[in-house]
Amino acid sequence: YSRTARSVTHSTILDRADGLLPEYDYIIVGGGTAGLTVADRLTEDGKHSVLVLERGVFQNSSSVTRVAGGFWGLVDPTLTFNITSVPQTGLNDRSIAVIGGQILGGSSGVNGMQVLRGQKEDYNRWGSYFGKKSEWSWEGLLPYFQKAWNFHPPSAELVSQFDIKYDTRYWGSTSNVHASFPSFSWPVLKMEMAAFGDIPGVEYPSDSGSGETGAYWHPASVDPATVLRSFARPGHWDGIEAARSNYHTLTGQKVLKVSFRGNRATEVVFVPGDATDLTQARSVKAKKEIIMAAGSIHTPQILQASGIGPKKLLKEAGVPLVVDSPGVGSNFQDQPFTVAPSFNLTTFPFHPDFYDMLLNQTFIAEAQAQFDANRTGPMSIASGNSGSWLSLQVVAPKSWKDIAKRYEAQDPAAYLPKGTDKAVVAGYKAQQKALANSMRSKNSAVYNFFLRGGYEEGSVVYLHPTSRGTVHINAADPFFSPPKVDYRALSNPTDLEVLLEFTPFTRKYFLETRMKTLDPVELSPGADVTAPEEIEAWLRSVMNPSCFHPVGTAAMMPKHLGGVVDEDLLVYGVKGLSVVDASVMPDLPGSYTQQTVYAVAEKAADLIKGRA
Ligand SMILES: Cc1cc2nc3c(=O)[nH]c(=O)nc-3n(C[C@H](O)[C@H](O)[C@H](O)COP(=O)(O)OP(=O)(O)OC[C@H]3O[C@@H](n4cnc5c(N)ncnc54)[C@H](O)[C@@H]3O)c2cc1C
Repeated sequence: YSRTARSVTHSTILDRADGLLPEYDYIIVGGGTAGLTVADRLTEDGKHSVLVLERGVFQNSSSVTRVAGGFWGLVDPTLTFNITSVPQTGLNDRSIAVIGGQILGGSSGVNGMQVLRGQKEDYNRWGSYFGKKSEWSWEGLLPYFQKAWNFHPPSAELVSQFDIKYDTRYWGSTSNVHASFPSFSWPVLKMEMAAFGDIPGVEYPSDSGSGETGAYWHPASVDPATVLRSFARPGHWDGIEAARSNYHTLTGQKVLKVSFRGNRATEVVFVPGDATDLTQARSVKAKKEIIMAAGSIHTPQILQASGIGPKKLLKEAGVPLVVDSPGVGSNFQDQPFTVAPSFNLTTFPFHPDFYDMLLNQTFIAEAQAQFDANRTGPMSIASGNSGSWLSLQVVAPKSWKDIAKRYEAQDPAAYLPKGTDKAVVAGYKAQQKALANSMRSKNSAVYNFFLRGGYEEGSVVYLHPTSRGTVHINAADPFFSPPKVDYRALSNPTDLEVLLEFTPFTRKYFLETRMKTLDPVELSPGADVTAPEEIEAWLRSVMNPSCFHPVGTAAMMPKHLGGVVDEDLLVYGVKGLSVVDASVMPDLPGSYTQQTVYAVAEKAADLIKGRA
């Protein structure tokens, strides 16, 4: 694993801020998934100097690199930030842990490694907010998906054992960020995958990256040469940054704000990560552009603290206004999780299974020995590689039309926070129309059941929530307090209408397909919970509004629709400032987010180079 080891000893991470140049062509705020991708691309021709400022530090412990199970990064608190959300009125006043990666590599270093892209319609919808000519579309992004990922097909053995379909035309083979399959998978998955096909309307697309709905196998962000996590740091930084004199990194530094000369962004102000006041504040200048890549929770915080945000909020916080940009921190979305019943398969002839890996010490020791010997076996599985991504038509065959109609007829302001700016309301109105169309489309997924391969299953994710939350600076302390994160979960009643369909549909999967031969018994909420009010009460008590996929807080939409950045990802109203991370997605893709973040970052790098 020389690539990683080499970088630990030879890098140009500056030890102290004293080593900084007085000025760089580009400063990237946040060395995460998007930030390191863009930094790599901007430094490759050697013509421009780039500084990455990252809040976290270089971490390469086994919690980061280990593949097995896919959750080691999430449970190691030294690798993440953990903010407590505003109590959620829709969820019995529960507060939610808002978690994201805080290391060099960002969330790509702690995520579940599931590699999925959305449906064609998702990316076409983004462009539709600008008009027919927009290059933000499925066709426009496909080359960047290909550039972003190096795809390694599953082994012939795995393909024949599980009937895996794949098509390399949707992928590339040059990136240093890898998408690969484990060498082994849990036997029950064959039946679980086939059972989706027993449901009317469920198809099996030719590849997980074909931009279609259905049931499919997908890769994980794992480097097949090492069977270690593949993420933005090994992919776009290890050994690369050290070899380029035009590429500097400063870790353990928290960016507080961007400063302006007139309306041009010129400087970034930062402090050591553990600072609690401004006494150690320093600044560094950017000649060409400052690129925000601090993620969907912190990019809006930094923009607002810099004077770019809703006028009223900034006034309250005593932040001098640079641009009244009401969309900064609004339009906040994530994908709710724990939204459908889970089942125990009481007749279970399949061995081994996912639970052996969690509970059976003999099995774990054997799997570890196999992995140590040749990097194969159960420990090459991350969070999972299969599941279904299904349309509302499939999930709610009787009510999808009415749900879409009622949603479309809503007053767009009705369920947004009181006093929401007109432009943001207009933007939501545009999304509402587009999302109502998605609800009617067979080619847009709303329901995702990801399989783990065990005798208990029920991991369901709601892909396109209609509720919108906010991320706002703490007016009493914009710089040093974490932002106030409010999911406003279930604030739009359409979400509840859609989610109420998830319970009967998930029951149908277990009780009316071939799965019924395994004598499934419902664990939660329980077979006796059938009345809509009971299911609703259960949802409010267990649902997590976050599956760690926050987007939308610096949306790429036209300015009159409350957008924060334009199609070139430049911040409206100022010069020399752009955003390239998950916060630019105007709405969620029908999938998890990492694959799309890398593709957006690859496109962003071309846009930035194009205007250099
Ligand atoms: C636990 C978890 C599991 C996930 N699982 C999956 C999955 O299985 N599949 C999938 O597709 N997606 C998954 N995701 C989502 C995916 O990883 C993210 O959408 C994506 O990585 C976000 O990229 P980003 O560049 O927007 O932000 P990040 O990668 O989070 O980068 C932001 C960076 O900015 C830094 N930063 C923040 N504030 C400051 C500041 N003030 N100054 C300097 N630096 C700062 C952060 O430390 C971080 O390194 C998961 C995410 C998490 C957290």
